[in-house]
Amino acid sequence: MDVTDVHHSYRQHAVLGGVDLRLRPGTLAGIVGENGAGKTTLLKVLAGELRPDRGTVRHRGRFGYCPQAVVLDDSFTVRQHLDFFRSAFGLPDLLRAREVMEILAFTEYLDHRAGLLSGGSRQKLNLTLALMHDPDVLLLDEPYQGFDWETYLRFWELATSLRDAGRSVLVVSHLAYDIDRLDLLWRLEGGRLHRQDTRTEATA
Ligand SMILES: Nc1ncnc2c1ncn2[C@@H]1O[C@H](COP(=O)(O)OP(=O)(O)OP(=O)(O)O)[C@@H](O)[C@H]1O
Repeated sequence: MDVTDVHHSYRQHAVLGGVDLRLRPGTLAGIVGENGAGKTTLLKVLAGELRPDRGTVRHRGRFGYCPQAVVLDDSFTVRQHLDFFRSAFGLPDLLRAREVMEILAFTEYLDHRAGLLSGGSRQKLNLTLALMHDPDVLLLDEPYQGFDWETYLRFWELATSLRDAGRSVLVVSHLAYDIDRLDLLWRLEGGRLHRQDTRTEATA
């Protein structure tokens, strides 16, 4: 993924003021920043949900996006969500979805309605839907919100295995504890990305 000189404002409010970013295959990267720094705005631009005022975003291969606001229908079960997305992605089966659900310890919820899931379980479904087509470039907005410690660790194992399989993974969060797991880390501040050392503690 190549991002060059991206700008975005909401009317007079400038949020992104020249973001440059390059994600190579086989990279696990993070972006941290304070509340309101513009992280979600940046991901929406990268995902094509928002058009930048200026600049370009290019990527190759399959694309996955796990937004911060969960896009689920409360009246559908987990299984119905999987079937719906399988059809939308044109997948022959749910093999990868099942693998991700196993890793996240979520398989027992297949016949539960989304509206009755806990916050953490909704996030597991959200993540499964973003991963089930095995994307080459994966953007994750606050992916571990609501996860218990065990699931949080499993999430990092999953992210690391995707990186090792040659995928590009970008994790965006206002908190970054395990930054030594990342190959690259930026802080979004003043509308721009600033490279950070991944060997020191960096919390936003
Ligand atoms: N649709 C919108 N219209 C106007 N202003 C917006 C809109 N969305 C976000 N903003 C503003 O843009 C700024 C950046 O918001 P954004 O949600 O991108 O930040 P963030 O870094 O993701 O924050 P958080 O960590 O709280 O999720 C904030 O000042 C916010 O109020």
